[in-house]
This record gives sequence, structure tokens and C-alpha cells, in this order.
Amino acid sequence: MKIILVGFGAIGKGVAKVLHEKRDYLKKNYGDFKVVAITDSSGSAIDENGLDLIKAIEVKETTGSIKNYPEKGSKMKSIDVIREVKADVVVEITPSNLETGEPAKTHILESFRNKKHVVTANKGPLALCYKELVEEAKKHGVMFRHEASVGGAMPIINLAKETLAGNEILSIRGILNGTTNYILTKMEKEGLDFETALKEAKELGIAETDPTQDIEGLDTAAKIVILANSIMGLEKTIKDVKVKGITKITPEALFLANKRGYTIKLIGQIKENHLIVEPMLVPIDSPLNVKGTLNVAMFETDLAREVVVVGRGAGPIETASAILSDLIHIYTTINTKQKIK
Ligand SMILES: NC(=O)C1=CN([C@@H]2O[C@H](COP(=O)(O)OP(=O)(O)OC[C@H]3O[C@@H](n4cnc5c(N)ncnc54)[C@H](O)[C@@H]3O)[C@@H](O)[C@H]2O)C=CC1
Ligand SMILES: N[C@@H](CC=O)C(=O)O
Ligand code: NA
Repeated sequence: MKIILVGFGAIGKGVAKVLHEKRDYLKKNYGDFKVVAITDSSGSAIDENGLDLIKAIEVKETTGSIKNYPEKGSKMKSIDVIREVKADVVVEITPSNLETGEPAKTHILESFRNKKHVVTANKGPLALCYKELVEEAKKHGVMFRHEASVGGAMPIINLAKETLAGNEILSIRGILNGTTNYILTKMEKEGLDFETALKEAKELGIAETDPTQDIEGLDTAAKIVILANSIMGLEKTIKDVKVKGITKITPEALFLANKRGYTIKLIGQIKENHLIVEPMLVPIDSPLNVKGTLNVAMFETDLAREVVVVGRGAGPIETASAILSDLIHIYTTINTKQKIK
């Protein structure tokens, strides 16, 4: 299967690392997963025989741009690579823009129009125009998967669509942002100040390109809109969410909460058609009291009753896990269909 990586930052490099490290496993159990093009904000590298992913990571880390890849680098823009390079799947992992959804929205739509399946971790277009994207993918007969867009490695979207298929999801409540959970945990457990904890989160590659999306609660808001639209059959946008972030939470507030048997968590909640994101008091012994970059989601369903999932909500390798599972789904679907023909 031929893959184009659009975006080569923390997640793009994570996906490249995982595809390299898992290449023998993938060949043995599925087939050849080949990255034939990589793009970033200033150019691209293209090799129809497959790029050397370790070399690509090294070029990006030492020069800042993939266009410096020896012999295969160029200034070719993402949109032209999507149109002109022969591939099965585009992995869209540019920054999430929660105002316009661009450039990802155009990348995704253009991929569909060029008969390319799409896997994305990008929350922008999903939170702003989910229905349009799903309808366009259907119109062009291609697959569109985005497990990594909510909760990173934590199984939630495909879990709801596949394992909980047939259930009506009545409500979802949880921690859906790893950066703010990391900050709150560091402040609570080590008394670290907010700015230092945020700096560490950036260094771990878990914060958004614009980290205010994390700390102001907008990233969580985008995620509950994606969940509302993709697995609860609602039609919401980010404007429907009442949002408050964690910038006013201090180590002292956490200390006082602990003294009373509580902690403070940034909770996203969808219940009775209302979407809310705000810091909430959570009992110390609650299943919601997870630490570090962990995310947690509590589903209320009509058949399976309560379902709780926990997983790493952010991180290059963790997020690459969700992207890889979507790539494997596309690979197996393509090859099953070919066998049936
Ligand atoms: N960091 C994490 O743990 C997670 C991130 N995500 C999402 O994954 C996406 C990527 O996140 P990161 O890699 O952390 O961001 P990043 O800021 O590290 O990397 C973004 C990449 O996109 C490239 N880029 C910007 N404009 C572009 C364009 N027009 N064409 C091609 N490339 C372009 C940049 O050059 C950079 O390589 C974001 O949408 C983010 O919300 C989702 C889950 C977890
Ligand atoms: N910045 C986000 C990345 C995953 O969506 C987070 O911290 O959860
Ligand atoms: Na996920």
C-alpha cells in the first residue's frame, strides 16, 4: 500500500518511526506499507519506490524541512503532491486550525477527489465540517478514518462504531486532552508551576502547534464535537460548546481539592444535547482520576450500559498507534474487496 504523509512534525515523524520499526511485522501479517511522499510547510520528498523513513526523520530534524531530502526533495506543495503522486492513502497530520480547518480541509477533500483514502489526526475539519467530509468520501467511494483525532491511542471512535455498534450512546464524559492532564498532574503531584509544566508538555510533542488550544479547552471542545457528530448522530459545531480552560488552576487549588478528597480535571461532556468543557472537581477514587497524558472516556449506552476506556491521549508514538490501526483497516478492506472480485 502506497502512503503519502502530509505534515511531518511530531506526529508525522512518529508515524514514520512506527512504519519503519513495524515494517517486518506489517509485511508478514499484511503487506508492504510504503511511504512514497512526505510533505511539510516548505516542500516535499517523493520516491515511488518508497522513501527511507529514518533518513527522512534525520533530514527534518537536522535541516527543518523535508525538501532537503537528498535527490528526492523539492519545493512541491502538499496539494500538488496529493494530486500528482500515485498512492492509496493520504495521512493528513498538519496543525489543527479550529477557525478554518485549513489547510487540512482542502487536503482531505482533494484526496477524496483523487480517489485517495484518508487517515487523519487533525481535529480542525472534523470539528467544523464533519458531515461534508463524510459525504464527499462516500461520493468518491473512498474510506475516511480518524481514530487518532480523539484521545490519541485511546480507542474511542472505532470502538463506538465497531465494537459498540447497535448501541445508542446516551452520554460521554471524560478527559480528552493529554497536555492539560499532564499539566494538572505535574502541578498536583510535584507542585510544578503551570508554565514549566506546559514547557515540558511541548518538549514531549503532545501540545498543539498552538498550545492555547490545549489550555483554553478548545482542543477538548473540538473533540467532543467530533464525538457528538461521528458516534452520537448529532450535528454540532465548536460554537455549540460552552468552554472554559485550566489557565486559572493553581497548585494551591489542587492542594485544597486534595484535602477534601477531590482532584481537578478538565472534563469534556456530551449529555442531553449539551456540550461542555470545564475544569471540574473529581473524587480521588473516581475512574476519571487518571494521571499524566492519559485520557479517559465514560460512555453511557442503552445496551452495554456503562463503558469506560483509558489510554494515552497524546504523544507521537501513541498517536501513530491509532493512525497505524486505521491504515491496517484500509489495507485489509482494499485487499478483501480485491479477493472477492
Ligand atoms: N501531538 C499529539 O500528541 C497529537 C496531535 N494530533 C494532531 O496531529 C496533527 C499534527 O500534530 P503535531 O505533529 O503535533 O504538530 P506539529 O506542529 O509538530 O507538526 C505539524 C506539521 O505540519 C506541517 N505543515 C504545516 N502546514 C503544512 C502544509 N500546508 N502542508 C504540509 N505540511 C504542513 C509542519 O511543517 C509540521 O511538519 C495536528 O492536527 C494535531 O492536532 C492528534 C493527536 C495527538
Ligand atoms: N494536544 C492534544 C494532542 C492530542 O489530541 C492533547 O494534548 O491531547
Ligand atoms: Na483515539
